Amino acid sequence: MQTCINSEIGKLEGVVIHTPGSEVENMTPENAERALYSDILNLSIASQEYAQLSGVLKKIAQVFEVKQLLTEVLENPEAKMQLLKDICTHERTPGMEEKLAAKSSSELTNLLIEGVVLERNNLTNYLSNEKFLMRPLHNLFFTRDSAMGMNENMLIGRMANPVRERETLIMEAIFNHHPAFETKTINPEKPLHGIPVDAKVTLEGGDFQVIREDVYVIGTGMRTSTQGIDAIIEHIKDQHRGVRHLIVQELPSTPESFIHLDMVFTCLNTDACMVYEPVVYGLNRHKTIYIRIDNNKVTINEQPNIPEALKKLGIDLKPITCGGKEDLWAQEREQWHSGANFFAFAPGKIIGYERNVHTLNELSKNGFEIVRASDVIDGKVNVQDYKKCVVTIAGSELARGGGGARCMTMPVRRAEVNW
Ligand SMILES: NC(=[NH2+])NCCC[C@H](N)C(=O)O
Repeated sequence: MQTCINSEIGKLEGVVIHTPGSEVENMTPENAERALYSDILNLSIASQEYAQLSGVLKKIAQVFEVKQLLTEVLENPEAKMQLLKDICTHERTPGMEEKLAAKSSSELTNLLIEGVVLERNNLTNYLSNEKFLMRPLHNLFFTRDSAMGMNENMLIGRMANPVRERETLIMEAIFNHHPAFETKTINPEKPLHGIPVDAKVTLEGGDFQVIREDVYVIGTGMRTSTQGIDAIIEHIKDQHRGVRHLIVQELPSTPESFIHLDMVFTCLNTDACMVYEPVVYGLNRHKTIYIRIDNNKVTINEQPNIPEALKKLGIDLKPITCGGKEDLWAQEREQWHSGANFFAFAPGKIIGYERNVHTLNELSKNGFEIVRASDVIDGKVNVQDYKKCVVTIAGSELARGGGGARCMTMPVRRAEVNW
């Protein structure tokens, strides 16, 4: 499959997901925060909820599981050794390379995802408070963040937190070596034309949206640094593809539910977007910046907000309010549980949490029919029969991990949109 992402809403053709496993339970309340969760999770409930998301996706597109992709990549001895070398260098676990190399592909996949337990074989390790030598990838099921489709390339993330670093190395190995994908990876961590990369470069997929082939909206804050966006500008200049537009939104650093742009702004249709109003329109709103890249020429100015900036580029999106218009508390409560985090699988067809009832009500007022995931999976309803719909999934446990439907999906191919 040639990867191709030229919008946030084009009909979904291919998507990469990860069904959560024991790695989501391998934490205690004390270290949940370090794992970037707002609470500890119960795997059996999270799995039932997740099955609703993956069940719906399997009805509509080709679904790739990270675990299977990685196991298959590890069958390639060169790719395996390179990946182990990269991981052990990044995680400073010399000596592990040989030990891990001796494992079978499927055993190794499990260790890389679920973690390698620290052996109590010397005094330091015996006295250590750590359970793991190589930590589990608690956040791997948020496949959105570690790599992102940018037109026909895959842009590799550069995570703000070391607990998520291994995810990007795995994604890079998959997109470079797995025969299922035809693509070119762009890694902002690697020097472009020999120019050393700023150590402050961070970039996560939750902050990155391709709105139209030539228009990107990017959040900057706790997860994506301005240096990360500057690195994207350099790569765009390098591609010499005519005029490209970037709209950058500064995000508040607290609470943690504002970590990514997609927690406050997502696209729903050719004429609608979901917004968490206090951040996108609020009075003490952070800055919205427009950057025009015309081959080598970069011009920058300030804009009132994302929808206004998009309008000037011919993309007119009506904002629909997360949590409904009336009650600020409902907005806050629903935003916290990923109420603005919708995943569009076609123009006007989206997936989100059923718990956020005020948000669903607002969508319904705007013509979106509410459809239950279980009915889609059982074949009682067909999403093709709707012009606009929101497919709802359960999300009591999943939301505690800190994300919603958009965070849990990494689209790799979408059909073009008829704007
Ligand atoms: N695209 C997103 N909003 N992803 C949410 C990721 C949540 C995850 N616990 C983290 O903090 O990294």
